[in-house]
Amino acid sequence: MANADLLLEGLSSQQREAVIAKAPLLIVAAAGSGKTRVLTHRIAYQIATQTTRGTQSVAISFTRAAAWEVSRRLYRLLDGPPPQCGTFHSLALGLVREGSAMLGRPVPRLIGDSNGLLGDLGFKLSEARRRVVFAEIERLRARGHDLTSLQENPDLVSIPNPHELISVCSTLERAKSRQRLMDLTDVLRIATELVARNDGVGEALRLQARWVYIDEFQDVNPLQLRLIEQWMGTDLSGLTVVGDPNQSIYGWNGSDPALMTSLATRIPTLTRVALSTNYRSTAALVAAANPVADHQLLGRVQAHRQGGQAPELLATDSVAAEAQLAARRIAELHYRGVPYSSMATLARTIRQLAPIEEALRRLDIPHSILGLTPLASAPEVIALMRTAKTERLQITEICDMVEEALNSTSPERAANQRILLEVATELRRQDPIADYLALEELLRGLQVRGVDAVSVTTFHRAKGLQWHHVHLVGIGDKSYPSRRGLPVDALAEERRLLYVAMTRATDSLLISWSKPSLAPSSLLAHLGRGEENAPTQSIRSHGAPSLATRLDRWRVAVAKERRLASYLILSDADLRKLARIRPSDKESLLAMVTTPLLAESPELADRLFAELARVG
Ligand SMILES: Nc1ncnc2c1ncn2[C@@H]1O[C@H](COP(=O)(O)OP(=O)(O)OP(=O)(O)O)[C@@H](O)[C@H]1O
Repeated sequence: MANADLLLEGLSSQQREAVIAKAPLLIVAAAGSGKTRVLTHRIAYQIATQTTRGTQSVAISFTRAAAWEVSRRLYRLLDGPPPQCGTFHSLALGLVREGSAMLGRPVPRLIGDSNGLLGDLGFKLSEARRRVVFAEIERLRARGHDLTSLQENPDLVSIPNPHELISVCSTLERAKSRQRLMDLTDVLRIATELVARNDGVGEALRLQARWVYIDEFQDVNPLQLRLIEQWMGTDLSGLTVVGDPNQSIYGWNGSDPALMTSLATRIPTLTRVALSTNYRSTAALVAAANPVADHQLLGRVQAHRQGGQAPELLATDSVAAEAQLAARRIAELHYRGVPYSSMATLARTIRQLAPIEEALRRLDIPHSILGLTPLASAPEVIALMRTAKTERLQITEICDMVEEALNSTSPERAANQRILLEVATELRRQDPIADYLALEELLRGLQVRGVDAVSVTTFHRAKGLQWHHVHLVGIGDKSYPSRRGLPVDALAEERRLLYVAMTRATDSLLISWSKPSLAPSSLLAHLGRGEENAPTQSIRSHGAPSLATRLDRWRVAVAKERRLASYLILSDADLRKLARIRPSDKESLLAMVTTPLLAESPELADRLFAELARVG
């Protein structure tokens, strides 16, 4: 058992107050204020002081990776098995399996979503309409509406032709029931019905959730909240929730930030504590992000760290030039000793990531796209995961399979398989009834461990993570938010998304855009227009190639020849210096450059000078 006083060490006074406060408790917390630290210390502190019991406590996170992190930290803090930790879906699936076993009922087969069924049901919908209808059905279900409530009140549907949607919904429900299938939303609904039962089954399940801790509460939807209320037996006195209203970014998934504001009305005895200090970012970055946030609930966020540089704003000529800028900036920082893994390039949409990836590949910069870890993309791991998927394996079977594979593999392939086994074994410990889907999700969400790679991902996927140097692309006046005339709610969500993205940086933040945008997004009007950072020649990508572009082509060609990263042939700093100063002889060139390989190789210096003379 952990020593309770030790669990309060290293916490700020605000954080300590949140750890020891009486439940039910709402912690309204700023970005970078140490939510995970507070939540895990609170759970451990309450168990250590015997205010709660671990066997009747449940911690809920939004992603498997976050749940994994909470469980890992609790294991350390408690020096023993932690309480149940999981996502809404993994915990609900556990309830469905347990409740069904107690009732002697078969568990319906789980499908990711019902979208795939639509095609077989004879609906002649265009692909675009089908997507819109399906997204709206899911939003309505997450808001707690079912087929009956839609039939009674078609006005709930917010897209044209509600009767078509109701008919699709009704056919889907019939198809799922006929084929004994459940999708992820059904899992939440069935779990809620089970825990609300007025019999021994309901009672046994409710015993598990006397104390419940929910992270990222701003993203909870009404369906999820209903499950928790019923699981706690409608006695919410043991509830702790932590969230940041400025980071609510899942409106499309039915989440409702108003649930956070209205919690005090639902629970009159609610205690409220604020964590308003950001420990992550420098003061300059906190000052830049503050005006993007809404301060109604939390007030202005304070910075714990002093000083720092304001975000750098850069205009570029094209999407390709912006991607080159991203790659060059990373190469330059790495050249100065910054590990790749402490840098990230973030964009609003997945589509915007492709040119970034291309530019990074050209400079041989190791990167991880969308959090797909090098582990998850290793062929030997892909092969094992494919078998797990085809055979729909449970976590115990996956562990056995990986162990078996390890016995008959080469040393090079063994390294990744060993990490896979480590991850799968930990998942089995945390969630013995997890399956291949859970492992797949976990592999996707894990921050790259022990591998030096730049993260390239979307704003949504960057939530909860941090890097020393962050570059946000596509933040121009004509590109962010992407559509004009968005409804007020959607615009507010885009603002919060930008806030999430900006607050991922600990030390430096670069924000760029490309034509037709000529200035940064209007959401950043407080940061100035960025003319002082007008693009250098090397990041202009149209018109006659500049000297910098030609030198870049030269170094890429030489790098290919020598199978080296191009910045090792000629660093960005040297490239810009040469393009600006254009040395007239080889001696001046050598006196000017600092790229080690160039300084040490007369042959390379000769070739570079010849190239300069040819194009200059
Ligand atoms: N009391 C503290 N003293 C020093 N550093 C702290 C303290 N609390 C948290 N930190 C550090 O601040 C950083 C942000 O913490 P954390 O990631 O838990 O924040 P968060 O509230 O979850 O942020 P977000 O919601 O923006 O993802 C981490 O590097 C963490 O180690």
